[in-house]
Amino acid sequence: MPLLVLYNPVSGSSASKSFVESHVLPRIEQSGKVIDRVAATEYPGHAGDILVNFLQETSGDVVVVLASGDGTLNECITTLSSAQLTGPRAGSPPKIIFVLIPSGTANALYSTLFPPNGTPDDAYRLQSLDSFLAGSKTRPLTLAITLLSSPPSARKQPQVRISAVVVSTSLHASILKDSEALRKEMPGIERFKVAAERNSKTWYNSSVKLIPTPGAEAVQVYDPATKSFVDHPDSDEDDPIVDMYGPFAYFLATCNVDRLEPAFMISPLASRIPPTEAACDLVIVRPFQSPTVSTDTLETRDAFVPVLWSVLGAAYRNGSHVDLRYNANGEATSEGQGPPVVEYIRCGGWEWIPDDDDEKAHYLCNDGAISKIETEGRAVCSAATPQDKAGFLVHV
Ligand SMILES: Nc1ncnc2c1ncn2[C@@H]1O[C@H](COP(=O)(O)OP(=O)(O)OP(=O)(O)O)[C@@H](O)[C@H]1O
Repeated sequence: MPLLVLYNPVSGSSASKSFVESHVLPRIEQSGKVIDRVAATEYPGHAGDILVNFLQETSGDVVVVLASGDGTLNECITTLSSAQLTGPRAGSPPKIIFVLIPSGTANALYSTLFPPNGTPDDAYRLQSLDSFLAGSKTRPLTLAITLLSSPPSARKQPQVRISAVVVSTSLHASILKDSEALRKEMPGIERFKVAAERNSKTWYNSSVKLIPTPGAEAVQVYDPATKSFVDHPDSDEDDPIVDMYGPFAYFLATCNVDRLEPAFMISPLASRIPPTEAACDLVIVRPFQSPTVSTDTLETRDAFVPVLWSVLGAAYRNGSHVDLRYNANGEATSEGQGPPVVEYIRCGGWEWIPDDDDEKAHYLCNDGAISKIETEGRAVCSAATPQDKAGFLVHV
């Protein structure tokens, strides 16, 4: 199988080049496998171009040893998903089998597939490579495909965004948008915390539709009492679509991952109760679910900040936010029978239709990249099942 070693020299702490040269290339060579090309990205978007060129010069399924973060993986998948391959490859996209060398800031996919236990060492980083060299298992990636639609009057084609990790709006999209500007002064994950504080009092006005997975009759919602998914009370076989109204403080969908950083387990049920078909796990916080919030004022937003921090803090403690409940004072607690603080949904797709006059509700993050939904537009996301002969897989 053709083998490409591809690294992003500026991802994470910019250590991928030396790690590839000192650990990855020697290990592959010792195994007797032939490396067809070693390439470094030279600019944003370059990873996809390198991969397309490599495909045009080879045949059959290919292996890509990728030393980067999630953003570069996304670039490979996004470019490939819309590339017009020519010659023998025309009309028959191959399987791309990724071997991940975690070299980014967050490494969400890698740390989900290989949950860290203590400080990562070289052996930790080489597990996907070891799986490849041993001819071990692969796992297909589910893709979340988001269409950014303009208002019908604009008569424009929707823009497509593909994600293999996360699609979000609200606080998470704001954090990613603002943290990019902090990257130079804070190369590590602390920039996400600084950006979170700056956005903690913002609520986002939007309406949402939730659509079940093809194999389920109803949208699924996590029930902390039974610690299982149950049919959403507003979804059944006759009328499966759930309508949800804001304001929203947090709205985030993941696929393939249970965490966005090694310790930030925001969608823990993805691994505790794995989906049986392509699905998005949605983590939603709506302040009006609190028994003490019924208006959107500066005071209620101020008062809600501790609830939001409780959710995000509990996500860092083994994803325990999914079991938080409100007490009578509107505090998030891990006891009692109050309403769940987090609405944890499993569905096949969703729509986000931001209120026209709420500019911040128009930002969307997909695998770290920020897009803006047009005024009167919407984002429509669905989880896609990988095909048999094409698609993206990862060595695990
Ligand atoms: N040579 C380059 N110079 C500048 N930017 C580059 C170069 N090569 C790739 N990039 C860009 O670097 C960005 C960050 O890469 P990547 O996502 O792999 O790392 P990260 O952001 O540190 O990690 P993570 O996504 O896991 O948090 C990508 O969006 C990519 O477009």
